[in-house]
Amino acid sequence: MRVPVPLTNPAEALQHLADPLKWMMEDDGYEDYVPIKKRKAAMKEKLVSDRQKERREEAERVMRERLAEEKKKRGIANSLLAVSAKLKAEEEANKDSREQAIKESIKNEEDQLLEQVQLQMSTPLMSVRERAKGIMYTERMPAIGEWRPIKKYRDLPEEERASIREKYFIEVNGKDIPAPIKRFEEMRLPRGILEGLKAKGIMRPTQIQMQGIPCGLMGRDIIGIAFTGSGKTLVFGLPMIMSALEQELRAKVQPTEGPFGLIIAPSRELAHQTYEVIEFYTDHLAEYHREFPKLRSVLTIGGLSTGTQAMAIKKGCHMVVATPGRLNDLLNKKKMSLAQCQVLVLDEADRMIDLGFEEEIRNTLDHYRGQRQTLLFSATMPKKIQDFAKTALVDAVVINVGRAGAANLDVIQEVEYVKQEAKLVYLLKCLQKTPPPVLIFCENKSDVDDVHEYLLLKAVEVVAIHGGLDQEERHEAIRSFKEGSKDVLIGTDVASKGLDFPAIQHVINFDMPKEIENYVHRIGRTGRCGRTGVATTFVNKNQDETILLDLKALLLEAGQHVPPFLMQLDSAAGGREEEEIGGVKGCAYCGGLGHRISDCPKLETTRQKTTSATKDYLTTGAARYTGAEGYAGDW
Ligand SMILES: Nc1ncnc2c1ncn2[C@@H]1O[C@H](COP(=O)(O)OP(=O)(O)OP(=O)(O)O)[C@@H](O)[C@H]1O
Repeated sequence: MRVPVPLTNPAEALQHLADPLKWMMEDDGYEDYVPIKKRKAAMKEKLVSDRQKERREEAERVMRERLAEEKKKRGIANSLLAVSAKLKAEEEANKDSREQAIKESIKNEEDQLLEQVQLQMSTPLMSVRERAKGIMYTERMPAIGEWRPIKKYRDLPEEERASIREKYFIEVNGKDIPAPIKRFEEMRLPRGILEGLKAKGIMRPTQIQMQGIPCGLMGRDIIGIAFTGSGKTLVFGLPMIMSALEQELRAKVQPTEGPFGLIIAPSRELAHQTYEVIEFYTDHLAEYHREFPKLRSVLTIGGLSTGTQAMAIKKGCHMVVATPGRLNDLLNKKKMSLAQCQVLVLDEADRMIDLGFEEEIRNTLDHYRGQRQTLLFSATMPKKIQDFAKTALVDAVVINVGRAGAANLDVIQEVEYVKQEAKLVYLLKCLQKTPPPVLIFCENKSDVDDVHEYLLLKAVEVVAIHGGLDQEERHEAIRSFKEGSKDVLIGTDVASKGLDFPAIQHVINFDMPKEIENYVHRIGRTGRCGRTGVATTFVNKNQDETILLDLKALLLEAGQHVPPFLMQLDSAAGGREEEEIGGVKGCAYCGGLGHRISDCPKLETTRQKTTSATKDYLTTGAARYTGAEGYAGDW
């Protein structure tokens, strides 16, 4: 748009002012000239708009400045935020790395401790011959009598097998594991066995039996970890009976032949109890199958005549149930041979190691002449047992129906603070809690005798059992308690391992055992096979804090009430025992959840025993030690 040029001629200017429009209209090259009014308006508008623009620009400038200021502040803030976030991230990263470093150092320390224990304890639990010749079996044993699951289970897809295991909380580890079988009738067992189960009121297999019995019948090596009272005896007992039956049907057992199956238990009472279970089912087999001869089992335990036991073996037998001491006595004197033995059961294997029977077990393994099926049951899985399983079992199936060392969840656990001098009186009150039968545990023989005497004075129907009594007295005490003529049995831990008193209502720990595993075994005498039971434990300041921390952790794990005096105990490992470090929660040695291996009372005790045993050997040449009350020699 051309801008009008200012007029220089007055006349023109007058004319122009007279008719600005005309002027604008004249084609004088000012086609885009704007008349004054409009111009004024435009100028005014422009002025206004300029002013507005200035103001706007001023405002914008101010805004920009403010924004810049803000941004700067924010920027600073951001940078502060950024910096603090960065610092925090760095702090976190440092903390994580510090935490990682601490965990790493704890793990290294614990691994060293475990290695020391391994070195100090002795060589791995393998037979001398196997160790010497480096014999390692790699092939699995064949199935017993070519047993195999019925088609329904053979064809069961893996995911269905897994869902059954998930439903019954059965954890397995291993290859080619047969499907768990939910009914005894589907396990292809002879009618006599099924009748025996019915006679015992056993209608459905427990979890460990659902998975363990098919594995056992398949000839597989098994590591079984299960709650106390979950029916482990049948898991190894039935496959062993079937193996002995197959042997008998293949070639009638002649004098001096056998055994074909060997069961080793840590105590005489447990061995006796297992022997009675085996006899019960072999009797039923013979009764319902006239075509089957009576399978013969022999009980070889201390306290009974060695000659009688040797005679029974000499007649030819199918199975032997033994304690380690007497077994080795017979083997070393060549009154028994394992040349034909194809099945080995180690019941409560961890207890046998604890009780110093390692040498006897290793010596027993030496007498095997070929590959065998090994079934190992343990309430806890210390490293030595894990190492043994790795070296002496072939392609084992691990069946776990409960954390190794965990308490049976069917037991209501009550812990009460009772002063030492008030225990006897309070015990009498405690006995009123439930009807009989009641089992009372004491840590040592003298307490058993004292409590026994006190309760007799109070006219309680009570019997006692401990290592200081002879075999006949112990057997009579167990018998009278089992048949119900006595309401209370008082015992040391010998009565805690595996002994099965089906109807126990109440277990009373007159004192807290020194090791949490013993506590688990003791309370496991009640609440067996699905029944519920009560366990009351007296504690006071005499107990080592570590064991009380283990007890607290066990109660928390089992969802039990934790009394205030236990709850307030601070963990020795600063809460580290609750963390999983190097795949281990709690103690890598004893399985206690309230401490780590560096504070393990059991490890300390074991070290002292090993040291003293070494000293004994150096002085007397007899490398033996007496473990907890009464476990010296053969049980
Ligand atoms: N499937 C079952 N159903 C019901 N009761 C059973 C079953 N299996 C075993 N029992 C009974 O449960 C009790 C405990 O069995 P057993 O002694 O074999 O358990 P356990 O796991 O060996 O116990 P512990 O850990 O104390 O040695 C016995 O009286 C036994 O007869």
